Amino acid sequence: MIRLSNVQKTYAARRGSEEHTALRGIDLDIAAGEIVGVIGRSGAGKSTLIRCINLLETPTSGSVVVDGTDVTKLSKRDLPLFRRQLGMVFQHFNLLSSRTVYDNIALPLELAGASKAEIAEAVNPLLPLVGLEEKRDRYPAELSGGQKQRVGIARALSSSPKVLLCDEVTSALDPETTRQILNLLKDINQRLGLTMVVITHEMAVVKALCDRVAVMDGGVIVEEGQVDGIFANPVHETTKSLLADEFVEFRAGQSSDQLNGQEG
Ligand SMILES: Nc1ncnc2c1ncn2[C@@H]1O[C@H](COP(=O)(O)OP(=O)(O)OP(=O)(O)O)[C@@H](O)[C@H]1O
Repeated sequence: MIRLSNVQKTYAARRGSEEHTALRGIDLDIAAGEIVGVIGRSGAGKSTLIRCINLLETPTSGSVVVDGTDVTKLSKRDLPLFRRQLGMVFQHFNLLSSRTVYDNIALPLELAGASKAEIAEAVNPLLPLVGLEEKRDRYPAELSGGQKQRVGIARALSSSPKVLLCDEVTSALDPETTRQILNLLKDINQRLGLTMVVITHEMAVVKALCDRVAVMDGGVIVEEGQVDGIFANPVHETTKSLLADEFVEFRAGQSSDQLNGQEG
């Protein structure tokens, strides 16, 4: 479904900053229906990678093929239609505060010129899918973080994309809400057969959601494979250290559980 071949991205020098190469020859194949995690520390190039898939950034060289089309060769005129095949979910939800849940979900369709009837046909089934039927006419300020992210997911699904790009979608959520949102994404993947690219800095997210993972460091993929295999036998130092973070968090969670147990 998605094939990145030798993708390089160099940001041009600006006043006060030198040119910076954020991606250094990325090769990555993502099959239809697969959930692939891209994990790395801050500055590894994860966001740049996702922005080269939806062409918010143009790769300096290399090719990005989505569903058989080399998207780096698309004309400006064809870009909006291409982008509609890719749903994007963000860390900070990016909802419009003056619009209800329904109208936020409808926004991409409205912008694409869909009629009211077409919008209703697309948005109404999404409300139960993300568990927001009761909140249809509420505004973002009246929602919890998890509910806001459900709106973000439904909005990304409204134009029936083939691919969902998720950028740190649980980083602003507490652990229980994170679990619920990851379960929702897994459920959507299974029901709709959507291909998903999941950017994260947390191995726990990869473990809960992804089939395969690519570990990035310094603009390259340093290790890649099935999630179970990578967890059982990490080879690269970056992978080992990201897994070690998870272990520390797990231990911290355990000791706070123990503390809670003592208090109870
Ligand atoms: N528009 C830009 N102009 C210049 N350099 C940039 C630009 N965007 C990103 N970079 C640089 O490219 C590198 C990769 O950035 P990117 O945002 O892709 O990393 P990331 O892994 O997503 O990090 P984070 O988790 O902090 O978002 C960083 O060194 C960053 O400073």
